[in-house]
Amino acid sequence: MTSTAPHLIAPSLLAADFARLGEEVAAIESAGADWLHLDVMDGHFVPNISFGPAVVQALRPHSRLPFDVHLMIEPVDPYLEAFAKAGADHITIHAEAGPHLHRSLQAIRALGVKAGVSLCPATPPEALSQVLDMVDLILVMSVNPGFGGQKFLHGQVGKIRTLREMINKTGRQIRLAVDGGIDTETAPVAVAAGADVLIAGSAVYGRDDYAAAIRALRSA
Ligand SMILES: O=C(CO)[C@H](O)[C@H](O)COP(=O)(O)O
Ligand SMILES: [Fe+2]
Repeated sequence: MTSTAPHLIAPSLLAADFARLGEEVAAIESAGADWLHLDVMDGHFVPNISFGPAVVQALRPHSRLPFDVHLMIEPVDPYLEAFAKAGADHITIHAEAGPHLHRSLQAIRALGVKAGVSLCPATPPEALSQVLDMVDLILVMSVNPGFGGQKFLHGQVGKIRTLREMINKTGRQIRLAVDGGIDTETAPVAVAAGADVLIAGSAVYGRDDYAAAIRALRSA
């Protein structure tokens, strides 16, 4: 079962040149990206540290693209307002990042931004069965979160398929994103399983020609 929505390409800033972030954000919009994916890592929920709301806020004037903020942090609740105020359009939190997923999703919606939830590779799709009415976006991690440039875990494809079926049963417009190891070989696998947002760091920002890299992913 595939999605009827057009597929979106969301380059991940994690693979950009951190010394030139403003230019990198503007360049990806000109290159035809649909969303900008921003990976926030805390050195606690994941074994890496990236950037926080001040960087998101500083980048906001450089692009009109929707800012898709992927929070790999624990706890999340104390920081939701800061990311919303910084200019996040979507805030995605991890189902594994605390016992009160429902409350955190309520808090994101109350801030007026789209609510996303992400699953690490070891978490089953059923973890979301009680919150499907509260989410605008589901993000399947096809690598263990924390680093760019890892290999796509093919064992996650069945989960993408199951989540597509769960989403279609709701009749709601919920985007299904796949994040980690997406390139021209794995993008068609993810889309065939039902994904409609492809998040890619190395396969876009790691290339010299961003527009060509985005086109290649779209047509793959
Ligand atoms: O959330 C992430 C890692 O935790 C990144 O979005 C993801 O890894 C993108 O990088 P790449 O396309 O190079 O795998
Ligand atoms: Fe991400």
